[in-house]
Amino acid sequence: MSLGIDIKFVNVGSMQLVNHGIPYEIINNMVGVSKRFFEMPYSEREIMYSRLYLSGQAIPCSYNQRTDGVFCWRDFLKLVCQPLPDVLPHCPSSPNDFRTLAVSYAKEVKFLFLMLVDAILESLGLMNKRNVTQKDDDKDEDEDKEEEGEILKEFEDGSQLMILNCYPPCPQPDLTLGMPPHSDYGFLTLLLQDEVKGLQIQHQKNWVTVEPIPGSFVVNVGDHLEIFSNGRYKSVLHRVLVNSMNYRISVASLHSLPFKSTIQPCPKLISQTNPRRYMDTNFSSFLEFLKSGDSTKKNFLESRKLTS
Ligand SMILES: O=C(O)CCC(=O)C(=O)O
Ligand SMILES: [Fe+2]
Repeated sequence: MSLGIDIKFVNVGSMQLVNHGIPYEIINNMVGVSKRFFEMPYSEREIMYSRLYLSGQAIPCSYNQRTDGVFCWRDFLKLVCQPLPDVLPHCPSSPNDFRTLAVSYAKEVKFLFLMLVDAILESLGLMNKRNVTQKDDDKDEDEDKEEEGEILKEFEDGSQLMILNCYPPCPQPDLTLGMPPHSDYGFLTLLLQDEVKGLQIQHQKNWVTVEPIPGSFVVNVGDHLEIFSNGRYKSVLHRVLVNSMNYRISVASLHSLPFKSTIQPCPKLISQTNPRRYMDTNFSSFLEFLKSGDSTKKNFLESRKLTS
């Protein structure tokens, strides 16, 4: 399928999108307002963090501070973006343009995500692209169409979590990390990074730096897509390095099915020759796993793998 988007492959599981159609201004504004948010004194931000917490919008951190060997050199803000009208009142109100800019960014990114889902479903043979003007009286095809519509609708109503990350300059960058190696909990992550390097992706056991391309999105396959595709897509292990000179800002938008959904290998991708490779999972099994304190690397995904 041609999306009219240019894709530069970083490795299997990760790519960079350019010419994606999201206006540069919206992207630039999102990076800018994130920077201004983290520049505010902690005492001011703390009030907004606790407001998010009290509204139930706070999502537990993926890394367990009690058991992590190395603390991350990172400040962050997590925002649940679905459904937007419900979560909007809890979104930070300062800087005073934060809500407007974050909301228009979140909507654009969601739309781009849905375009990518469409292409991914097609690549998996789950979207039957037909000539819609052709008279179609085949009952099976009608059922297929209905099923496809249902999958897409589920993604439209799906979860979106935005994580604003700020990595301050670190006097001894070799002693820490901005984020330890992990794969993302979700279907796809659309990541915006400013011009400062830091993101690395594991490829054939080597860490490869993802060179920032202004206005582009790094698209990372998450654990849910690996499960849904029964292993045809592989989630990508990535980490963040810090440096002694520059602040770095990134905005990760994590997308998946609704929080209450069960994630499972798509039944149409399972056969005798390609048996089911992952067990069902849902948000509460993920939270249980986080409590166990072993949440880095691809360990959550490993825990969902069927051995025989
Ligand atoms: O800051 C980055 O480049 C990556 C952030 C990330 O991996 C995440 O938020 O899950
Ligand atoms: Fe990540």
